[in-house]
Amino acid sequence: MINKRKICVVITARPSYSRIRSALQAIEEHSELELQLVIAGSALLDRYGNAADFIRKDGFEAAAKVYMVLEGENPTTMAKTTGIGLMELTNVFYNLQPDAVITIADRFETIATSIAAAYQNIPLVHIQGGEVTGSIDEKVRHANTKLADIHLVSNEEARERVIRLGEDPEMVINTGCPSIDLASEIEDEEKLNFDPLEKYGGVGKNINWKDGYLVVMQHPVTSEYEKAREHIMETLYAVRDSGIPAFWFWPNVDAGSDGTSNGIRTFREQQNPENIHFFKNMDSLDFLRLLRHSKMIIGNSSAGIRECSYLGVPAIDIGSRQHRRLKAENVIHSGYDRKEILSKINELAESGSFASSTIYGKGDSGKRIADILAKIELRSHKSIQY
Ligand SMILES: CC(=O)N[C@H]1[C@@H](OP(=O)(O)OP(=O)(O)OC[C@H]2O[C@@H](n3ccc(=O)[nH]c3=O)[C@H](O)[C@@H]2O)O[C@H](CO)[C@@H](O)[C@@H]1O
Repeated sequence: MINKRKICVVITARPSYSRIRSALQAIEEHSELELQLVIAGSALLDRYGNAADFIRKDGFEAAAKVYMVLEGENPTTMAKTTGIGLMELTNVFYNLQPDAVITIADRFETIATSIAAAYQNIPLVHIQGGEVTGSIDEKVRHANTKLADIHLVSNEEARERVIRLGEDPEMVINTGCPSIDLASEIEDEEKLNFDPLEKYGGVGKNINWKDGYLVVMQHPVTSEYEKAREHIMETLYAVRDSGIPAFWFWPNVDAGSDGTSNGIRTFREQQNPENIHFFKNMDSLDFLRLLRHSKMIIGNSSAGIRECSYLGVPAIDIGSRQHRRLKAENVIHSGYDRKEILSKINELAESGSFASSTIYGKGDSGKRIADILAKIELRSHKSIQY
């Protein structure tokens, strides 16, 4: 009997699940690997769409769950949440004794996973390092890189940047982003095969989406969090004034999220917009299906830049959150001002879809990640090197 490598994957939020889902599948199916799944942070909370439910429905079982989100949605509670995560995840890793831990991308709390693994000399694998953006995610991403031993990045530019940060080139591999695997699964579907209103409920008017619709997802920017309410109001007015039916998604748990949610709720109650319907969360494949058949995505979600580049869906990227991220030609930028956003919506509404780009992967990342995890030398390299 072979000794399977125990790979512990920590999922702390909804977007991290869609960015690793195909790799989880491949790890589970791999004869030399054993998956230890840890679900933590906002992924366990109903207010943020309870990603844990979708994870369970997909057939993955959690080896541990960690409640760690402190109420407040401000910079202080982000730091404290990370602290709680560090205490808890340290114990989880101590008890599970994994051969390697995977930390995903850059959300603020992912640094807890990295510290808990690195201090205990457990080899740390970082997915999606080397990219550049705005928000606190930018700092956390590079800090995760420096704590990690193996870097599975999602594009060439990122691979070169991680090497420039001083990492061992042999341990930096461009696998592409697993979220593109999901996009490639649904790219050939000719029309939306579910009714979003029937399947997911949500709140707001019953919009007539069948002749074309927008998707909106705008998160607060942690470095501008006091302006979150003001920013979201501008987008709300622009989308309403466009008159195009829109599906609007709730923001994430970052500092400023209270302001964003408050803005959305106030606008909904006072303006009762005819053309907007609001959702908390969808299964990751359904979300991509919705994007694939939309006129465009608006906001600052990285989905506009990653999955939509592959799907060729036009994207209006608002503000500084995705600043400097590698982009394909489907993305145009806009400031926060409602008039500018509205004019960009009108411009893109006429553009139709773009050619598919593979800058973030070709749809085979999950399997490649599992194969690498089964073969690569696992040791806490840095502790040996220095
Ligand atoms: C500044 C920035 O970009 N920060 C990070 C943040 O992205 P970011 O905060 O932009 O991610 P979002 O919360 O917008 O979520 C995007 C992801 O969630 C999925 N989705 C969305 C709505 C839904 O109902 N169901 C669903 O599955 C999408 O397919 C997509 O893959 O977290 C990601 C995952 O750790 C990282 O890759 C990004 O680098």
